[in-house]
Amino acid sequence: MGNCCRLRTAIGHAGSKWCGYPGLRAHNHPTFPISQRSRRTQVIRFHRAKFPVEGKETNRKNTEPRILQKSEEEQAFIGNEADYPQNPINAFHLLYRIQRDWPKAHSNIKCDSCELDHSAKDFDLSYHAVQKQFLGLPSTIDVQGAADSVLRLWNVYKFDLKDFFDGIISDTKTKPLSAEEILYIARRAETNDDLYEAYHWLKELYRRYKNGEYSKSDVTIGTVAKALAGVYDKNGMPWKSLELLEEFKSDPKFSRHIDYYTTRSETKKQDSGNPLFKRLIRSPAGRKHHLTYESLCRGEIKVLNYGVGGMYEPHQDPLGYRIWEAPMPSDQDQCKGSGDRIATWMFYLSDVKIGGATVFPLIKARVRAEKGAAAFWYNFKRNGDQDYDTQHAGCPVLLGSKWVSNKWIREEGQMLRRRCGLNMDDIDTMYSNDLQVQWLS
Ligand SMILES: O=C(O)CCC(=O)C(=O)O
Ligand SMILES: [Fe+2]
Repeated sequence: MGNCCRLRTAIGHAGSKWCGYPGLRAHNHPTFPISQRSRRTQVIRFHRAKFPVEGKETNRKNTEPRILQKSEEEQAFIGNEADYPQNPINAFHLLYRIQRDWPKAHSNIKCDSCELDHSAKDFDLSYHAVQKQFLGLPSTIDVQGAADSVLRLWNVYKFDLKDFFDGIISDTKTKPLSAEEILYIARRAETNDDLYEAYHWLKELYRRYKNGEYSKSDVTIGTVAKALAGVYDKNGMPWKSLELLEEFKSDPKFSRHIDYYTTRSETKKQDSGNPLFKRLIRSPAGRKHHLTYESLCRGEIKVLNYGVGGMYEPHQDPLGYRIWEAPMPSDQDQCKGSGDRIATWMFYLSDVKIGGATVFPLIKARVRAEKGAAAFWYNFKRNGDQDYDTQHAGCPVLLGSKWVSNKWIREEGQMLRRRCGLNMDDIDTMYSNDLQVQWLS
């Protein structure tokens, strides 16, 4: 590592003062900002090997347009090849793209029965040359190294973050960082416990999303909001995390999926004398209150369709991994690390002629499947233990078709919303619309 990087480690944020920006230009920087192994790869003309964008249709029939498009865009910024990877943003683009997209593009052009056209051959040759000369393509470690370097440079030289995102360093301009790349780098900062950096990067990224930028990105605003909220939490600012969540949630663009829930009409309570009523009540009021319970993790929503005979065996919704445990590979990507399913929303999207109710055998209750209705319950007691009484099942559909949607609310970010109870076994009521609950004796 060059002097600046050592300085930064030793003196933290004062690094910019010692190394001096903008006097020191990016292309004069004494350190090539990626790991040794990747540094060697810069001499190979990775960036020149075009993906096969022209030629016989058969050669690229499976090639993802997104990959091709990226490559073409990038060509426009390459300019002088030798200088290209000396810009830290380019070095990052290059490694990120090669490590993630090349293997995918390569497997796409390979097809036993088809002939490779000129550009496909060029790409194939480069691919093999790189593999041979450097014993494989750059690895994730290289991409992480490039991300760390970008962060380090940004931190030491205090570039304007907006410019940096736009590919501007001093008086050089290159291809802007994509939302996906920014998120990757910010997450890297978080992993390295550089929460200051992670916070600034995510905050600016989120601001841009709200301005309508990156609308074509594969990364959703929800993913960015969640990442930012996570960093607030880690920085000891859970209230900021909740504030962000509120703001995000109140925007109608992002809460579409719960809209249909409010269409159901309300009727007055019945059966309040029933002791089991304490456990599962028909309360439209519950709706409003618990909608505010939306999780930071917006990914885990599921839609199910049951045909005749379709059913769901008795089960508990929790997955068995808690917020303090390492994420499980089986967890869905967007919700990874968000903890267990603290609560469940069940939305009924269709009427079922006969059958298809959701039953709760341990509390002896049944919720009828009726379009526009919903049920809500907590899967954990207030003391944090699983509430096994929430066991439930989807009855077989006898006549008709049943559509339901589940929205599971995860543990993350709920600490101020669901507090401990005063008694060891405190539980919460379950809610459903008035008409649908039936009591079983
Ligand atoms: O379809 C139902 O009624 C129950 C579905 C369910 O419990 C689930 O998807 O977890
Ligand atoms: Fe379930």
